[in-house]
Amino acid sequence: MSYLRIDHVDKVFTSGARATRVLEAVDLSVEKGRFVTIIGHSGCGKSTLLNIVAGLVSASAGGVVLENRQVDTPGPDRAVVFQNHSLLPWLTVYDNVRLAVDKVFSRKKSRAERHDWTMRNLELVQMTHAKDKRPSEISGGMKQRVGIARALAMEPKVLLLDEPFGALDALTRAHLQDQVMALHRTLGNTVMMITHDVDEAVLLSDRIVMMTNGPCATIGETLDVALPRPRDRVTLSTDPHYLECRRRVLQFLYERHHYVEAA
Ligand SMILES: Nc1ncnc2c1ncn2[C@@H]1O[C@H](COP(=O)(O)OP(=O)(O)OP(=O)(O)O)[C@@H](O)[C@H]1O
Repeated sequence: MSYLRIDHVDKVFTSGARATRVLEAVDLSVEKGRFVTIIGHSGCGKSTLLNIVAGLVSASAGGVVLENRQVDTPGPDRAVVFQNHSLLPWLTVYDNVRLAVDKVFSRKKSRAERHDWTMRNLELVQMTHAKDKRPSEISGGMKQRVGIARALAMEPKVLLLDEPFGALDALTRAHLQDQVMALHRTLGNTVMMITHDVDEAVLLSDRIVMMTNGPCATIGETLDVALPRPRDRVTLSTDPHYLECRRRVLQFLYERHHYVEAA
């Protein structure tokens, strides 16, 4: 039985008399605790799909079911981390996370428990040292870590990551990928992540979902990545299964569904 199910989702955007069908008949089942990445060329509809799961955009047809319940509005059971860190600039790192904790747990946890829980989540991403800083005083990688802490602090059933490392330099990106893998190992969250990066997809995923080009984009192929965890990027760089997964995704993206610039 699937934990998260995207059920025959269509999305049509209309602007005046013009309608564009961005997504068509997207079906996907994700089991609990799995790490799924969605990869596809720019503009194919990945963010639209993630936003439909988040409840931020409504599907034109079909729907999303999480633990047997249809979800069509945003909720703390689906926390989103965006590429451009969406921290509130006037609040400290601590208060950015605490705000989410207060929102979700105001009735369930005491003040002291909410404080402890905020600190616990900052510890998970190794950000307690900067808890009193404001977003403008920390690096891009640190902002993303706080964004991840804020999302995790809501104890979401599904963590939705929309290119969370897209704006970071390669080394920071690698470091954060390792941290996200470690968190996933410790917490066992169900994760749906968008990426453009083939290596990132293979390294992090249990399953890679490859989308065809739009308009009318859909899932062209899925690939299960059966590499044991924990995964080490250096060891994997010569692993035959890793290389085969990488080749399959590259082939899909660059031979079968190569990018066509929109007119
Ligand atoms: N609110 C909207 N109104 C009209 N068209 C939209 C809207 N949001 C997205 N689109 C269009 O839908 C298509 C898919 O956009 P989306 O952002 O989901 O793609 P993407 O695969 O996430 O792209 P990228 O990888 O570049 O972020 C694009 O053609 C985009 O212009």
